Amino acid sequence: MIASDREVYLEPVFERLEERDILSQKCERSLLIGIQDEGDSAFEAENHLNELASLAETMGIPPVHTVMVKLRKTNPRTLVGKGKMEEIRDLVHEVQADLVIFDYDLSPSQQRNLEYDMNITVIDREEVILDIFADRASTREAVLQIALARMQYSLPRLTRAWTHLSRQRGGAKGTRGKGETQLETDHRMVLKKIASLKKELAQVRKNRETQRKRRRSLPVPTLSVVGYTNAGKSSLLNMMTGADVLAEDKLFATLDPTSRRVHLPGGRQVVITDTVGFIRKLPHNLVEAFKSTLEEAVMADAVIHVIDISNPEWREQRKVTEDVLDELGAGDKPVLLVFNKTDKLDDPEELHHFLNNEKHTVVMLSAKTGFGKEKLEMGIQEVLEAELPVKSLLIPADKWDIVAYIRRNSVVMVEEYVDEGIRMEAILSAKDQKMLNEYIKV
Ligand SMILES: Nc1nc2c(ncn2[C@@H]2O[C@H](COP(=O)(O)OP(=O)(O)OP(=O)(O)O)[C@@H](O)[C@H]2O)c(=O)[nH]1
Ligand SMILES: [Mg+2]
Repeated sequence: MIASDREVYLEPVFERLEERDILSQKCERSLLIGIQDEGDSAFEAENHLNELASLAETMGIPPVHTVMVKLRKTNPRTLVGKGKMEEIRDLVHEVQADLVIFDYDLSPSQQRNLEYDMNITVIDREEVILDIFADRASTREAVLQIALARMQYSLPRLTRAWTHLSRQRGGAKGTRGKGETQLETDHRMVLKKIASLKKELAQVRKNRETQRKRRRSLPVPTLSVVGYTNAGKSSLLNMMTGADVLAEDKLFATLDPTSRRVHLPGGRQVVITDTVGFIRKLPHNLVEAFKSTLEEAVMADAVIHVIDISNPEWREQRKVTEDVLDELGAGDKPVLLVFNKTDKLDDPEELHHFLNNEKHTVVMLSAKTGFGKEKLEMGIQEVLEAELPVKSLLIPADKWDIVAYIRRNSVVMVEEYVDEGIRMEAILSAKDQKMLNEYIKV
């Protein structure tokens, strides 16, 4: 089913826009162009370039060389100045690169001009991320979402594919007419596909919504694990459950939310959902596309925000995550902050002085070694306790309907017969707390 979904939804894009499918071009050696914008420090620019290198690795086209360009003035035609462009062109030959990747959102015409001037395929960060997502999508919804994002990305770039083609076929002149009609046909085809993908997505989402409602009706608190890509979200879930969620030193290892039931030592049960990682400047098309997947994070009772504290950019990464959560309307959920990968720090003690100003509960963790696991479980209890407290109820013996209602709609921790009736300890939703107020003892 999945394999055929991939064929149906992703392959046609590749087939028609063969030139745009980097993976099928069998590129093997990328040359990375870092861009230091006016506002960026050299340190930041360097870290961003490192991130692009991880993205290129993840895509399977490792960098053979990197160049940092200080951008004082953008050249509208090719982004970088002519001299710089020529320098890069020479470098391509020198290091025998077969792909150039810019750490910048290139406009379709800049991309086209750069390719033309340097005679090599040029892509930008957004296309790298789209390719990684396309390669990893496994559920029908993810496949559809990415197909849609790719189509939207490709639409203004169709000309590029065909200029390319005509050049390969021995110059633009002879094939121009053909290219143009083909371009129009393609344009129409892509627009039609976009419309039909949107329709199918709406249907898939409706089904998922129904499933989620069913899940929501289970009276178990839910938490979602969010954070920057590669922070260790899946590792955290694996550590807590012994489950086998794919955790890899690759970006966007997880694309589809996976939920697991977890038993906490205090007797509580929770459902924890692993989600897709965030990244700075996540392509807008993809944010849109993944909104519904990310809504898992919004629907949860609380959020576990995992931060890779060993990454020099962790503060920026944390902010990116918080901003996306805000955008999704989940900014005011109760949060448990997890500072992960503490095993990679020389001196974990030095972190403690940050914690004083922290408004959220913070847990130090190493999902790798298991350090901090108990603290994490306690932290989850604490957050839930504040959000969904265990209430003690006393129900008169003749109110069986109330007892039955509580059993059905909440997690019952204790149920015992006492002289006055039935004593229960249960986790109640805010609505039920109000409704059952007269029976609540504490
Ligand atoms: N040293 C160390 N490595 C860790 C720790 N937690 C996770 N990792 C490694 O970091 C990498 C990423 O871990 P994942 O759990 O896949 O990260 P993720 O946040 O789920 O990433 P995406 O799904 O790609 O967004 C893997 O290579 C893990 O083995 C940790 O506490 N210490
Ligand atoms: Mg993951």
